[in-house]
Amino acid sequence: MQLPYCWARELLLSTSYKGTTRKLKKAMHRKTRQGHSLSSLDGVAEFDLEAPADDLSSTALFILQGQNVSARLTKSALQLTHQGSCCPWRHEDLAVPFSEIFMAAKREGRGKHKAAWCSCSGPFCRRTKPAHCVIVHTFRRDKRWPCNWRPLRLTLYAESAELVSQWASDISDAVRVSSSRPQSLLVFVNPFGGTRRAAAIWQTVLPVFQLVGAKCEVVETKWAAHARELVEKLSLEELQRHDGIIAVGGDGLFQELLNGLLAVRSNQQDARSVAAKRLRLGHVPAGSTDAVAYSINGTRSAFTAAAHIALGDRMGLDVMRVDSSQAEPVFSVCYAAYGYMADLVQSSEHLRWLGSLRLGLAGALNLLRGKSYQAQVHYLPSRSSTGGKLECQSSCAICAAAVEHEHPNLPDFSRPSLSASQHSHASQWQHQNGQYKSIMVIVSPCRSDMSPAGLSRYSHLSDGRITLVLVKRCSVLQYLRFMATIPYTGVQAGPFADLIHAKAVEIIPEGEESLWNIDGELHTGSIKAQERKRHSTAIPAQALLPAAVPLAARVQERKRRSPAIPAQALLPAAVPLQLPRFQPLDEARCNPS
Ligand SMILES: Nc1ncnc2c1ncn2[C@@H]1O[C@H](COP(=O)(O)OP(=O)(O)OP(=O)(O)O)[C@@H](O)[C@H]1O
Repeated sequence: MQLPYCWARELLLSTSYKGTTRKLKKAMHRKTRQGHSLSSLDGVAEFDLEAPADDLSSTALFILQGQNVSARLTKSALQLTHQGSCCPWRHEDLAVPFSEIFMAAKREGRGKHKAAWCSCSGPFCRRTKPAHCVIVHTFRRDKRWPCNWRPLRLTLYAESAELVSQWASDISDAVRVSSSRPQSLLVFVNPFGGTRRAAAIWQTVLPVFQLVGAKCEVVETKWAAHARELVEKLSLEELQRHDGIIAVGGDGLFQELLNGLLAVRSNQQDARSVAAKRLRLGHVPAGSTDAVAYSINGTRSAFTAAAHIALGDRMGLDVMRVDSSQAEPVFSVCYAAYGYMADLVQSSEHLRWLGSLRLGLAGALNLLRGKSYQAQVHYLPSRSSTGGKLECQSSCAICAAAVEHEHPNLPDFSRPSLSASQHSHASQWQHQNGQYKSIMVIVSPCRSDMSPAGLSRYSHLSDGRITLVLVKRCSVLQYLRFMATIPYTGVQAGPFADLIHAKAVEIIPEGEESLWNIDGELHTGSIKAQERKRHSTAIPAQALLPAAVPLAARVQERKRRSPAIPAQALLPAAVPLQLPRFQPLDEARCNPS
């Protein structure tokens, strides 16, 4: 039976640490076939051994935080088990999956200097710190909020330099084999997003990418829409060279990158469209709301987002295409809102001098105005009944099932959304006409600090459905109650609020019109939106538009399954996305020392 070379190495290392190297070497020689022998402690690449298949790992003893631990490499994780301790309390054993390790490196001590070391804070409990160690860079999950990750460095001390060197190498090999990680990233930093800390935030997460050996090309945006322009102008060679594009900023920057990339992808005549399909998108939050990163990662932590990207996590996001008669199509992953939510943003622009108070004041003024708008609403209901009251979480079964049932005949993003009368399923469209205080077309949960449960609590990142929220004309008090519950429960159906799962929507304003607020940006015009499932990693999209003229909203949503770079994240597309395949990292990158 042929076994991975690490089996033999581990066995040898383990025994060498325990001082029985010679005996074990003899045993190993007996077990190797004729003509094969162990050349050195760290040299042999392959053995044919007669050993049981489940006996793939062996152990070595290290000192971790002053405590003896037995380390063991299994097929998928580094297991650390505490041995006898002088401490009255028990230390927790650890199993660190290889997919969660950024890098393992050795650090060899020089000379005979060994620092004294107090192992458990007791006055009489002191031991000498060994000179050599293996440093394992990984992360730990917050106990109260497991979505939130924090960097963790495990330092495993040992007396033997050979042991340390071998374990660093074995862990690095296992990490390299167990996951595919981005090697080259194009990073856009918006220095004006949020509290203008994007550049500083990027510096704090840069070490994460350095640990996994990803090369980062960083561009600071100079003006609004700069990022989109640059993405649209990327050459074929640049698109092929990078594995993903990262937004370090807010939702606006992410949406710019999404729209730029989809513009390239949707141009089938352009040779670059194929190269653009393999690119993934990621979002490191550094804006005011960061709903994209929050919805994908469950937290606004920049480290968590960067770690997801660096570790090669991937997920699919729905993208909505919004077409209007007066503007270019807009792709969005969050929401499009008409009526109250757009009026609020519009009137708050005049109150910018009030700072963060402006939204609250503008919201109150618009509430008291109590305006509602006449509109025709057409929608194609989603036939999928999955979901119910299940929130989208990691390894979401709803999203996984939706990806499996992908419909191949749905339109892609390269074609404009169809109106209700032109649609191939025209007979299935439903129609409503009335006075609406607010209309929202929501693609993803849209979680944020203001609404941790999500604007649409039971929307999913990748289920291929749009949630249409129709809030009919109601009293100020009723609307206030509706709005007040959103931070805790998200939008909820009620006597004057309908929640409809749809695949395509068309909204045509009549009479006096409001604007459309698409992902925080105001638009005017008519919109139509359609949904399309795709198989790729997560990238959501949405679109919308404002009005002033009859509005017809058309949202085209697609699911794709693409690798999560981002941690989030990634990217959407106008056509089926293909998963990018990352090459294994160079050994030199894993072992910079
Ligand atoms: N150098 C720049 N100067 C001015 N505006 C810029 C610059 N770079 C980008 N922008 C624009 O700033 C807008 C807002 O940026 P961003 O979304 O990053 O932050 P935010 O609006 O504070 O966060 P959020 O969208 O999460 O609320 C973007 O739409 C982008 O077009």
